[in-house]
Amino acid sequence: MKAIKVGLLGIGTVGSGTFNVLRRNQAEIRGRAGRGIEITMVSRRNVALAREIVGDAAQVVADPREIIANPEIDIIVELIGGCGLARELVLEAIAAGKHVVTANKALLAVHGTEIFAAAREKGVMVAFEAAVAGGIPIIKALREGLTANRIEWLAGIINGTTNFILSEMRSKGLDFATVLKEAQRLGYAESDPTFDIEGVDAAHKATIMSAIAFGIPVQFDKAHVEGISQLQATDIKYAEQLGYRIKLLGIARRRSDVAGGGIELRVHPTLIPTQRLIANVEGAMNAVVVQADAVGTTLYYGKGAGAEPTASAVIADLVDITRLHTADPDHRVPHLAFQPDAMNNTPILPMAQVLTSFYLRLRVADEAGVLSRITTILAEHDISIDAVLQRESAEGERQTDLIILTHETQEGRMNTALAQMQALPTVLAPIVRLRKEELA
Ligand SMILES: NC(=O)C1=CN([C@@H]2O[C@H](COP(=O)(O)OP(=O)(O)OC[C@H]3O[C@@H](n4cnc5c(N)ncnc54)[C@H](O)[C@@H]3O)[C@@H](O)[C@H]2O)C=CC1
Ligand SMILES: N[C@@H](CC=O)C(=O)O
Ligand code: NA
Repeated sequence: MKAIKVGLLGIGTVGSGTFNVLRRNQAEIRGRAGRGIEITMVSRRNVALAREIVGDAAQVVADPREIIANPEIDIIVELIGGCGLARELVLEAIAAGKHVVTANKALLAVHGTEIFAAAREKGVMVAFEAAVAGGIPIIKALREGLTANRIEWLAGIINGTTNFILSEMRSKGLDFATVLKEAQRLGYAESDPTFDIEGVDAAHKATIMSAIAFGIPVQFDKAHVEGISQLQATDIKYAEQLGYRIKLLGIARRRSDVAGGGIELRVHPTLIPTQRLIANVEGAMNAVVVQADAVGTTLYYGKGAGAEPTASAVIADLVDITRLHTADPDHRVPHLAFQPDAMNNTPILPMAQVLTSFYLRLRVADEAGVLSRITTILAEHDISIDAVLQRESAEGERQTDLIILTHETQEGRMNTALAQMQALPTVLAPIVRLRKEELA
């Protein structure tokens, strides 16, 4: 059978990885897909650079629309990134009746509803395994492997760049800027690395997973997004002393205790008990824990960024499409796991309604009665304390750090208590508040 023909829009880190792996493993891939998969056209603004990668194995063009317009091309792989041009090209490819593979989580988290609807209308597939946790087949797992389950929650280290930064800072004492440069050199970071550092990339991925896990539309605009730029080395150190490690987590959780139900969707630095497997995921590695009713807890671990790990996911999608493209569209796995008429509108909850436990660090005057005034405020708001660590002040020092771990409470309640604690004259600096999850 004739090889299926693929056009690559954008050939940078992931594009060149895809080209190389597809060529290196072509015999095995053909054996699995039932026919060859060939990248026959590639587009990059800098044509000479693209030609350096593909040689004369594929036609290189500057304009990606030339590829979409070519009737010979069966599948478009979008690896340009961003939400502007990429959205236009993906919609044009769909309109031209082509299947699409994309690694672009920003695009799907923001414009997924529009793109999936257009694809359904045209009867084409949009596959996006590479968009979440790179090479880890988490989309496959959530959409197919766990299809029997009611998923309760998932939590993941889903940004390689920030996990790399946190790991290198903790284990080697390197500074933030140096490690970020290295992450960029290794091809982990987004073209705008603030997306990584400020938690936006992780929120894109958490948004996509929440939609698949709970059958809700992608709603990036409702996600709570907090990154690691404000995280201080002092808190990483205190967390360690208390038996916790700080990771940037993407969390999506079903809540049945609120009227009508709700979904928590949030990304923030999180204290995790050091003994959890996920607390020990280091470097650019990603991991996602999924809690589901029938199977219990499952953990997915692997490389979440980089050329070939991400290429592995792109090519898996190409094989899926090659196997399925002649099937009746109704027999394909729905984009978001649920059939369109079985999706629901369970609301994403505001942060004030989120249930979590907290780590608080207060810079306080080292004098009698300070601790009791703080614990009284927490008690008045029904917030129970799990542990307290008071650093001994050095000789002559008149202030000290007070670290408090709380049990689970509503974030809104903690906000009120924090405002009262902050107003105490004995609290000398802005209180540091981090969230803590047991993940058990
Ligand atoms: N780098 C990684 O580890 C991962 C990246 N991704 C996603 O994959 C996508 C691609 O990422 P990278 O390969 O890292 O980016 P990159 O910046 O290395 O590659 C993008 C390529 O697109 C080309 N391009 C930009 N505008 C173009 C245009 N108008 N016409 C033709 N070519 C154009 C650029 O020249 C570049 O070669 C992004 O959506 C990213 O979020 C997803 C998972 C992992
Ligand atoms: N910038 C991303 C790349 C993969 O999605 C990351 O660091 O994880
Ligand atoms: Na993946």
